[in-house]
Formats: sequence, structure tokens, C-alpha cells
Amino acid sequence: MELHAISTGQQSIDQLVKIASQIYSWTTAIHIREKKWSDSQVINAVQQLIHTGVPPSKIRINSRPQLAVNLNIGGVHLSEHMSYITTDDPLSRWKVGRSVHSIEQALQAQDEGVDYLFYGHIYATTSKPDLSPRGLDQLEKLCHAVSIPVIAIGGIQPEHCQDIHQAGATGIAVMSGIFEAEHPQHVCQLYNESIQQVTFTDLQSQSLGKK
Ligand SMILES: Cc1nc(C(=O)O)sc1CCOP(=O)(O)O
Repeated sequence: MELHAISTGQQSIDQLVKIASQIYSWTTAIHIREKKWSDSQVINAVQQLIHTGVPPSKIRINSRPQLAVNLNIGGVHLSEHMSYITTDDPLSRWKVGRSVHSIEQALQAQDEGVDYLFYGHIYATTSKPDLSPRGLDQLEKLCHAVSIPVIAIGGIQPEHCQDIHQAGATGIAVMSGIFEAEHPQHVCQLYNESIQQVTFTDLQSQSLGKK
């Protein structure tokens, strides 16, 4: 299972870089989701992240496709109404994700060539205080409807990994649970332990199935 960590818009560049440098080896990708920052602030953050050792392939920028292309990082994450963007380099590590909130949107994103989807919010979260969560049943339906990876987002705690995996998702995305945690690295380790447990349980049931 993948673990995507998403910045919350509550940190300074220095704080974001400090947290990212502690957690990057525990994550699949770090998303810079900073709606209020200027492009030059985002560029500054990306440069600092790379300087502190975060592999460019793990860095994703939210909602600024051209900037992500220009910076030659791992990809871009698009909000639901943003157009798909690709690069000319077929060997590029470039990944395009899009947030979707319905099966219709998910199928359209898949048709456009989007590499993966974020679907949420699955559980109640202070990050989306006024909306009801979509829950595991909706997640499962959406996962069955598409063939590209689905990453579950919204209120996800380490103990949810098994249920999310069972619903068919390929990974989880976590915002406040990591970037606003007192000990982000420790929290990422807990998510990783839970993900490892999912893998272990899978292997166990596969080998039992073979007997
Ligand atoms: C950024 C975002 N997108 C969502 C969606 O449903 O598309 S839910 C969400 C917030 C997730 O925050 P947390 O991990 O703090 O619950």
C-alpha cells in the first residue's frame, strides 16, 4: 500500500521542509498543497526539499501542473475539475493524480490517462468539517469501477489500513494526521507498521489458500 503525505497549508516553508525531511523515507510521495503560497514560494520549498535529500520523484505539487513540469519533480495532483497534463518524455517518472468524488469523475479521469485517483473523504475529518464522509462502501464501489489505483483520503488513521485495503484501494493519503502531528515521523512509522500488517495478512491468506 502507498502512503501519501499532504501538507495542510498551516506550516511555513521551513516547517514543511523540516517535517518532510523527517518523513520522506516512510512515504510514497509528499504533496505540497499550499493554496496560499506564490509560485516562487512553492519553488523555494521544492528546492529546499531536494537540498535536504527528498528524492524529486517523491515530490508532488498540488494544482500547479506547469510548475510541476518545469521543476521536473514526481508529478502533479489535480483537483477534480483540472485538466490532465502530460510530459513529452515517455520515460519520465511523471505521475498525474486527480481528486474525484464520484464514479463518473473517476471513469472520466481514467479515460483521460490520469495515473491514480484520490477518493474521499472516507472518514469524518476536521479537514472537511461540513461534509459527511463517503465511507468504505462507496470506496469499494469506486475501486471496482476503475482499473487505475485509488488512494483513499480523509480522516485516515493507521488502524484503518486493513479496511481500506479490503475495499480495494491501493493506498492512503493523510494530511493533518501527519503534518499536524506532534511527532510526524513516529506517526508515519505507525502507518507503515499498519501497512506492513496488511501485506503480512495478505501473504498469510494467500499461502493458506494454496494449501
Ligand atoms: C485534501 C482532502 N481531499 C479530500 C477529498 O475528499 O478529496 S479529503 C481531504 C482532507 C484530508 O485530510 P485529513 O487527512 O486531515 O483528514
